[in-house]
Amino acid sequence: MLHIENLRANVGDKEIIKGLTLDVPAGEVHAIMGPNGAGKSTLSYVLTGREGYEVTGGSASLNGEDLLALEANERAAKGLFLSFQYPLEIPGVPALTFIRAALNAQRKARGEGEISAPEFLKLARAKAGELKIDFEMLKRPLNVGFSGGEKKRMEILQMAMLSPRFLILDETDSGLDIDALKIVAEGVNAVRSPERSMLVITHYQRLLDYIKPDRVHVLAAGRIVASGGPELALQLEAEGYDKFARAA
Ligand SMILES: Nc1ncnc2c1ncn2[C@@H]1O[C@H](COP(=O)(O)OP(=O)(O)OP(=O)(O)O)[C@@H](O)[C@H]1O
Repeated sequence: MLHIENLRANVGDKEIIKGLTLDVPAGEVHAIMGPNGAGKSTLSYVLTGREGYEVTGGSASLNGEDLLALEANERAAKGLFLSFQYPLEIPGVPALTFIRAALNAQRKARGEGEISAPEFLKLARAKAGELKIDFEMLKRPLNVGFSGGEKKRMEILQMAMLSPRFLILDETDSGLDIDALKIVAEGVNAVRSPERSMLVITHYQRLLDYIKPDRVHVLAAGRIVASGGPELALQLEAEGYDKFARAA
């Protein structure tokens, strides 16, 4: 599904991704762990096409299609979704309006018709209920005045509504209390399927107790320096990144 080969990318003049290779087959959940500043968020921005992130070498494809040749909105329409580490506030735009616009833009790009208002509201109510989000909150401007945990839950609501094929969760667990963590993990697990893959960026093994990964990778100094099964996350928790950072 996702194939990244020897990827290199700069932010400004600084090279942050330094020859990164990673494969995430269809249906699998891979976790990425690594020290602060290693390039984890940068990787997610490069894959999703954020402005200011310049690819200088290598390749990245989703289902055989060159991701790097597409605009950010085209990548989203192909089913790529990023749950932000720091969700943006959008004053003046109610969350419901934002999600409906995003959903319709994706449907249009795929040649599908717009979702009707009643159908959209029914879907939004159902998904908000599953994620224990008060429906009234969706009438407020997106993320404005939301608590850290509410913002993260709102990201997962958007994910559930957009039904992407490849999900990147960038530290979705940060800021969540233990109950919210379980609810969010259930929301993520509910969309696991053989056709859908995920990259879960996290600092904490605890999240991986709830969202069980098929593989765990260590990203240090812009490259994947170690890969293993879920036991690697336990080892990192016990030993830290020193060994891996030195190897990088
Ligand atoms: N706009 C920018 N200008 C300059 N440097 C940047 C910019 N964005 C990111 N960086 C640098 O790139 C490096 C990688 O940052 P990134 O956010 O990808 O790390 P991370 O692995 O996600 O870290 P964390 O675990 O702390 O979230 C850092 O040294 C950071 O300061």
